[in-house]
Amino acid sequence: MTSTSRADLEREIAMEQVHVNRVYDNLSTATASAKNLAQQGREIFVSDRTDFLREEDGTALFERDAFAYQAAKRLAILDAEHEGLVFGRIDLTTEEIRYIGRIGVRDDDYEPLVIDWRAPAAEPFYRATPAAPMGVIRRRVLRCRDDKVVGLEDDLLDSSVETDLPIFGEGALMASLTRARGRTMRDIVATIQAEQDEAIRAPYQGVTVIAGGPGTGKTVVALHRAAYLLYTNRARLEKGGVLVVGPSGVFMNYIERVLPSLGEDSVTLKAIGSVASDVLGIGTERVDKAAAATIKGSLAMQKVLKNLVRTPLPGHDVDSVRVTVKGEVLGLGAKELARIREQVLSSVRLNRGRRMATDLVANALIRKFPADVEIEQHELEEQVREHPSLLAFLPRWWPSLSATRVLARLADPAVVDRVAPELSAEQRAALVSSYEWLQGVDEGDEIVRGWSVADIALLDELIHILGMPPEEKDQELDVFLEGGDVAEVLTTADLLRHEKHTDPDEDPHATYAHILVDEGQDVTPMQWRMLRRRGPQSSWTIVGDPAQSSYPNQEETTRALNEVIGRAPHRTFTLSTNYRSPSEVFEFAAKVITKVYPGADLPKAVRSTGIEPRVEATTTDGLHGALREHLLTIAARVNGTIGVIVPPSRLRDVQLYVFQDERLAAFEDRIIVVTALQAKGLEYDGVLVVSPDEIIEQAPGGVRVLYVALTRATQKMITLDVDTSQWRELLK
Ligand SMILES: Nc1ncnc2c1ncn2[C@@H]1O[C@H](COP(=O)(O)OP(=O)(O)OP(=O)(O)O)[C@@H](O)[C@H]1O
Repeated sequence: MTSTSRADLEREIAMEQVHVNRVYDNLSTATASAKNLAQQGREIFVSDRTDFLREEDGTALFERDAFAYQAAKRLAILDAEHEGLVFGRIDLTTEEIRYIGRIGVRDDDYEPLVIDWRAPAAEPFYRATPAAPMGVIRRRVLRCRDDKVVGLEDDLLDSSVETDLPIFGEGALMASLTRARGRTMRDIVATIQAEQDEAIRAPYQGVTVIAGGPGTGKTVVALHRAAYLLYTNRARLEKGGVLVVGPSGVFMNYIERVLPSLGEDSVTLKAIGSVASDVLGIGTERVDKAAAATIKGSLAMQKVLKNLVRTPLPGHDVDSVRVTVKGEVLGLGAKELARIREQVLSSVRLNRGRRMATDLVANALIRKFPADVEIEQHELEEQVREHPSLLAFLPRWWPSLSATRVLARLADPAVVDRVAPELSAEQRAALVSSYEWLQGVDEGDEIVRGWSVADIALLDELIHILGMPPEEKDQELDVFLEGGDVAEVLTTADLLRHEKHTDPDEDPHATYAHILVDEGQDVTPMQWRMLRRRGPQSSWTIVGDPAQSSYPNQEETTRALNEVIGRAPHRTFTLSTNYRSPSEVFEFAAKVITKVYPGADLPKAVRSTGIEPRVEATTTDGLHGALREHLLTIAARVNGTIGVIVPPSRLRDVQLYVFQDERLAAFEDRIIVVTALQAKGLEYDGVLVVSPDEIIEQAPGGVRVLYVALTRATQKMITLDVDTSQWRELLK
């Protein structure tokens, strides 16, 4: 029976409060006694094994309380702002009642008071539908603030069963979707939908791809999947580690509360520009201009970097060595040295090759000693190997190289012409100009600042090509020989020293048991190679929507991704409902994308507001006035956040204006000014998209990136042309 009476609802809430109180009471007693008993349990095993308590009793006690202790520990990290420990209840045809919560809690008799949402017994809460009720009559979502029940929403799932269970509310999903958004993403644990639940609970092994259009919950589902995997594979994943990678620092801040709100804090979150901080010690957010970003992301860079490593540094391009033993001059020329270099590099990495190169050069010189001049073999060897000319030659000819010093050479057009003959002249020019900032940087200094996000994958590739630095001993030799000028010699070593290695020839990167990549459509082929080094044995969750890609060469990206997937079992889930944007906003955006990408996944919007997006125009001169007018309009209509999405070239100007305008000051803390690339994965209640034409022109993904901007609004959107309106052709 559907009930609307306020008094009935209050009564029902009070009844649920009784159960919620019981859960919290139980948990606090369990926490105290668990800590206590867990400690005692340990003492029994350590100090008093022959005591009256039999060992198996001790084990049982210890395990039980370790469980309670774990639960309490995880509860302690639950975010107090979040919506309570208990959030759901199902009433089954068997008259069983199950409460569902962020973690499981049991009473003194070990009976469950709340079931962890990830446990199999909680599945019907998410999967049951009126068509397939799975034995559930009524699903109830409890809305709590801390430990207080403040509301509830019911769904009747099986109307064929005679029941007097009351039904309240209009459904939890709609209630949750129409609430204003804050600055960070919330968990959806109370309202996960059936198709999302399937992706969350997919098996651990291999590769799980979560696809679907904008706003279908791919990100939030993937994060719940991470929490689910930690629950079902805790031992393996806590030891091996879980890495979550997203497009930017802003995005990582946006999602960072979701896992702790689910009771998980053992996951490493990294923006793609910081993935290689384990070996480089640096991370960055700076993005290159479109042309340079495209080249730097491409697999063509693999060859460019290999060539770069093989091309001697200026000052190190010595092409002969000469030693004198017993008056005989022994020498090697450019050709012989080049042959030795190739031989060494075909079997070891450059930074590990000095010893082998030394042996080969010494042996080649020894072979040159005339057979008819008498000398003891060991004396000849010693004289050659320890000859000051050879000792001075070696570090010059075979210096240890740091990745950053090697990459910095791409600022020189002559070097780029030499190492990248396969790129077009325009591509080479774009590459060189992206390193203009290196002019004026002191050659001897380690270059830590200034790199772009795309450079990070190149630096990581270089560390892979160059290998581990030589042993400490070799370096001391270098110091001695080079008169103490060791900045270059020590840099790679410095960067790598923090890492724990067992085998010096292995890659030094940190590795993880599971890697979750969000906005996977933007990961360039070179970045996939960087990620794969962090998970040679890992399982993967890859989230993405090709229609929103900012990397233009889809075919190459697919190839690189297939290398990650390899022969591992893989499964794809395509989510089909847009929970973010009202249908009016999404249909507008869909028109634009289908013109250039007819294959785009177009989800169905779950709600409509009746408010159509507005299409406005201004000129550069009138921009400030227009910004004020439209932002005031949006602020008057929506309660939550307001995103101003701009082309990169206008970012600073718009930021400065918006935060200085007196009339906008009242809304300052609700307004966020970002580029379309920075807006990836984020959402705002109201959105003002500034200069769509320039957004298309300045982003590597063109219209796809404009599509990202047009799909961020949860309520209201205005587009604002500046000077030109060509993109409107796409709306026809
Ligand atoms: N089952 C759900 N219950 C409540 N809210 C949901 C649900 N599923 C998704 N949402 C909400 O919909 C919005 C969009 O989700 P999310 O950002 O994960 O989508 P996405 O598919 O990653 O989008 P994009 O491709 O644009 O980055 C978020 O506010 C999310 O909380």
